[in-house]
Amino acid sequence: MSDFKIAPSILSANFARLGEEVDAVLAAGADWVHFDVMDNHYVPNLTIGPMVCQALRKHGVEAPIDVHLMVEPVDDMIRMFADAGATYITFHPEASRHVDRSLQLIRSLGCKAGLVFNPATGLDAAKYVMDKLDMILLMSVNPGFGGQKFIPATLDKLREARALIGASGESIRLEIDGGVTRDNIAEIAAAGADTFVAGSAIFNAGDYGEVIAAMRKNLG
Ligand SMILES: O=C(CO)[C@H](O)[C@H](O)COP(=O)(O)O
Repeated sequence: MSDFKIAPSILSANFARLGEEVDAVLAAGADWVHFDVMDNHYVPNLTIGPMVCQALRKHGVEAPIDVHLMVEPVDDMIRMFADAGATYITFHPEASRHVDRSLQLIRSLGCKAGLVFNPATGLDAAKYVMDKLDMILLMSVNPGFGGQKFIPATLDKLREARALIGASGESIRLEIDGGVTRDNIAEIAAAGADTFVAGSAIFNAGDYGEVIAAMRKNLG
């Protein structure tokens, strides 16, 4: 049985009303909150940090918070986000000098660990740490901005990642991030994804519930 998760990226939310936006999207049927952390160093944009994650927890958000670190280096941010209430913490392998150690750090702090792969980056860094992964996140756009178009070559990469997960025997979620819409979500799921980040497709719509319901319907 499929266990699909929809994780709206708050990068596209109205930051002036972030607590209300997160409440609204969860009430509209979202499963997780996807939290994009950008440092203007690893990526050419600057967003939000652990204080905002902690503020969402204090606001009463109980849903999983899926923290995607687009920062370099990663270990200090891992500690801060674990303290701030993150559920998943994912990072890009090229942003950590010791990937295995950073993954262990995440789990030792009680969070679930994941690696993120940019569109042009191969999956090699995952191969020998499959037992330390709870999630593999494939970027289907170049990281840094919302509202970009899905890169079609990611479909083959999803199939490759799904085969890698299957061969490992581990229970690892396969998440996709970038350009996900109600129109392409079924094709993305057919290629192997089970967790879907969508920012602009949800937050730019007037009715969050209608978009999320359409995504679920198209997932079948
Ligand atoms: O990580 C990201 C960008 O680095 C965003 O999560 C992603 O691009 C989602 O936005 P959209 O659904 O609008 O493409």
